[in-house]
Amino acid sequence: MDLGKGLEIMKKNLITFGRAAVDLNATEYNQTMEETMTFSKYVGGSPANVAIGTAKLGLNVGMIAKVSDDQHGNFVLDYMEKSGVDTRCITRDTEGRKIGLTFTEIKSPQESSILMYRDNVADLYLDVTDFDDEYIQSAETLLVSGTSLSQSPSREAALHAIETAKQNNVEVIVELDYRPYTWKSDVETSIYMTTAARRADVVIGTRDEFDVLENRENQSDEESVKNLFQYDPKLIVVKHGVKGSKAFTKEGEVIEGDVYKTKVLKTFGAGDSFASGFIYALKKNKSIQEALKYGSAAASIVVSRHSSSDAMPTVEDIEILIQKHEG
Ligand SMILES: Nc1ncnc2c1ncn2[C@@H]1O[C@H](COP(=O)(O)OP(=O)(O)O)[C@@H](O)[C@H]1O
Ligand SMILES: O=C(O)C[C@@H](O)[C@H](O)C(=O)COP(=O)(O)O
Repeated sequence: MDLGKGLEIMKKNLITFGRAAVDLNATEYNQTMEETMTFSKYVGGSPANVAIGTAKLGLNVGMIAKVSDDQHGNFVLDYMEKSGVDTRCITRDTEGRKIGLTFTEIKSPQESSILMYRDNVADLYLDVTDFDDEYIQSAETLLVSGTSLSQSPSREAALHAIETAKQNNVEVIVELDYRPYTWKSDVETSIYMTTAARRADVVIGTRDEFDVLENRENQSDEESVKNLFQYDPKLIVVKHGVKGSKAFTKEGEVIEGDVYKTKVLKTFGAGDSFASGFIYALKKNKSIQEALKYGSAAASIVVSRHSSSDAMPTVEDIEILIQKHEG
């Protein structure tokens, strides 16, 4: 990709890599998808949500993605630009492929689910030629979403982005972000998730996602991290939903993250907001314990609101919540 002569590449705190898409969130609660007639539109896609979340917290953020060349692509680009995300490496699909759509149903505060429409989506056609290695070299941290590994050519582009980052001392975060749609088999998923996670400096995922990575059920956190710590990761975060989270360091530290209870509207969006708060705090040189608090507070705020992107909190929102609990 030609970034343009004379176009200054600013140092980014974070570049996220993967899908930018559209969420259609039910505006009728305690109903099934079949019964739901109205939805609100938001930008979605886990790495897009993290880009928006961290930009809202004040980090200098860019994204590498591919969107449809239509009104939905315009909507996503426009919203991300307004959120302060650098979109110069978000390209348009020239073959008429569409953006991913995620419909969500909100059945109860404990039970929400998502229904993804992702056949032949533009984001999985992100290609190595769509971005410049220099863009990655200019960042402190690259966050790659596991879903971008699910199909070629996005798979090769993601692996190339990781290797480019590694060769240039750019920190790599792999967010496992497992979405069964588009993966063909458990073995395939495990192979590519493992390949990426072994090269990462930081791995973030839910307990279930680590089981998917290992293609084994009922692994303990300790077993999962022991396997990955034989490779590049220095920090691994295992998320346990309402039970909180655990961070493990290569040196053997285990730090537990609590949950800030709230009036939950829906459960999705927790992971992306958690990642945003956690990454922001690490970038501000806070301790891992503090970073878990920032992640947890951000997630608590987002699960009490309607979207996963527009609902992302400010630093002030997060710090007020933490202080309220500590006070
Ligand atoms: N119902 C909830 N109330 C408050 N915080 C929550 C809730 N669910 C999750 N969280 C916070 O968000 C983090 C990530 O949530 P989790 O559900 O594990 O991730 P994901 O959304 O990726 O599946 C948890 O570790 C916790 O701190
Ligand atoms: O990632 C997607 O494509 C869908 C998201 O935008 C959606 O809001 C969601 O599922 C959030 O995921 P979570 O933060 O892992 O709960």
